[in-house]
Amino acid sequence: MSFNLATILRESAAAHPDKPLAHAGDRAVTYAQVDALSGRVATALRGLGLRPGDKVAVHLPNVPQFLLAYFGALKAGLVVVPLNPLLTATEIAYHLTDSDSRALITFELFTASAVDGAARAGGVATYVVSATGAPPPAGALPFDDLLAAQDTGLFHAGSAEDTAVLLYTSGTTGKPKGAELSHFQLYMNCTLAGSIFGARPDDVSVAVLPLFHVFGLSSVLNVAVRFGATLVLVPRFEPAAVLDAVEAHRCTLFLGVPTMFVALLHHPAEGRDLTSLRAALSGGASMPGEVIRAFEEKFPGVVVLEGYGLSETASTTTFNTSAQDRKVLSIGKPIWGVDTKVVDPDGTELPRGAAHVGEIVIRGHNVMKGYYKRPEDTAAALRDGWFHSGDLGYQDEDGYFFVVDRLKDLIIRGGYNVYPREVEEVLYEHPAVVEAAVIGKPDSRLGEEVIAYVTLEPGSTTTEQDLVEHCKQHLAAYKYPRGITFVDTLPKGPTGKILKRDLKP
Ligand SMILES: Nc1ncnc2c1ncn2[C@@H]1O[C@H](COP(=O)(O)OP(=O)(O)OP(=O)(O)O)[C@@H](O)[C@H]1O
Repeated sequence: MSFNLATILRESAAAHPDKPLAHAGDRAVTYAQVDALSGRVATALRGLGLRPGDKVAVHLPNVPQFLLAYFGALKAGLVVVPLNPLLTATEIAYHLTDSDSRALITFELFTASAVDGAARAGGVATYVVSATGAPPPAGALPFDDLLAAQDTGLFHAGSAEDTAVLLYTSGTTGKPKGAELSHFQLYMNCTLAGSIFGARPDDVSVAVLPLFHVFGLSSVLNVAVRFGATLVLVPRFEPAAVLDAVEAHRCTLFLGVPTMFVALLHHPAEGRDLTSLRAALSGGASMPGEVIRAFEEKFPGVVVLEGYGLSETASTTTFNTSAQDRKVLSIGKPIWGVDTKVVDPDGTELPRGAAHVGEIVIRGHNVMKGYYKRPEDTAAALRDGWFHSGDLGYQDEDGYFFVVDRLKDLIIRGGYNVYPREVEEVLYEHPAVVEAAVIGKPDSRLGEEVIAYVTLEPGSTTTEQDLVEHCKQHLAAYKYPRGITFVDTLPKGPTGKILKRDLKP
């Protein structure tokens, strides 16, 4: 079957040409404009000598040019390599070289590291999106050069199985690897994810999750374009910026990671009209039950639904489909066409029930083709057709899946397994706790000891002993934290997920 993911843009642009696809500050771009301008980018990229299958790195924050670069490259049959804006020059050089990228589209604020990284990678045509109108430095060209080409209607429909996007894992374990996702996989995922939560053309979605990451790219951008909805681009997460966006554009959907929900929960919202919001979708990390309860209380009319997925699974894998069907603390059930099961280290499926914790493995149309140029890593991750997620979980008697923790975050204290998430849940239930992260600290006697890092409500007088006592009341003796450090903030990655590796003592 021949197909191109950019079909989602073409069809929505035909149906709603004059509708805003994206608001950015006080500017808006319509579907017709994004369609036409991305057509120019497609022509210009081909004009550089790039051919279908060649790679183009897109190193941009959530700005309209991201959409032009993304759909332009797709229309030309090129593979998009989204890059984290925070990468250093060395990391950019690594990603460009590893992915064989031949062009790089970057942003004025990151130009120094991007141009340096591209020079080290060698032979990478570099284009800079200007925020201030300043000309790009030597060795780079203005992004506007790509917009100077004609829109010739270029629309390369190769095989639906061709790679559309090469998504780099953040490299918590080993070097970052590029997960190859096809046009078909990304199309299926946005179609199914959007259908499940009832995405509509009149939806207005807050796009604050970074678009270079699978959650932002697939579940925010692709879903919105697939369903002809509107995005409000927010380049950097600040609770006030999100609430401003909701008020100004009557947003109906918010997608975020749990730390964003926590920040919104603790930000004053009195006097604001946020009644347009109908659903808030959480993913990327475990959502504490207490946060869901408090969020829905603070924002009446909003239902919080949690889903689960990875870069390697084109985003959505399981989902809680509605307020009626959801189970708080669960990641829901697999989406249509996706199988999920829990296995022991030998790969044997475990029975249902909370006592049977094992690794969550996934099979279906959403699972990546493999890691680019890494057959050994691909073989290790994809065994007998099942993708090994590295997440520990179980399936309950009703078929709902639960993530208990990441395999690599599991704490083994004196031979007993302690799942940090369980301890964090208890900490979140304490009224003074804003955020909590539990990790294992090397211990000569027990192997590992359980410790926690916590941020408290401003002005709170809660002591370490208070929190330890609270945990003791709700957790078995081997689980409660033996040390709690109060910090002002917890380290977070570009998506807002707490980075436990940066807390390791
Ligand atoms: N609803 C959820 N509950 C718990 N964990 C989740 C949920 N959704 C996603 N995750 C976690 O996020 C991971 C996938 O995220 P992503 O693909 O961004 O990689 P990452 O773990 O952040 O970085 P790395 O590249 O180092 O693996 C999952 O493996 C899981 O641990």
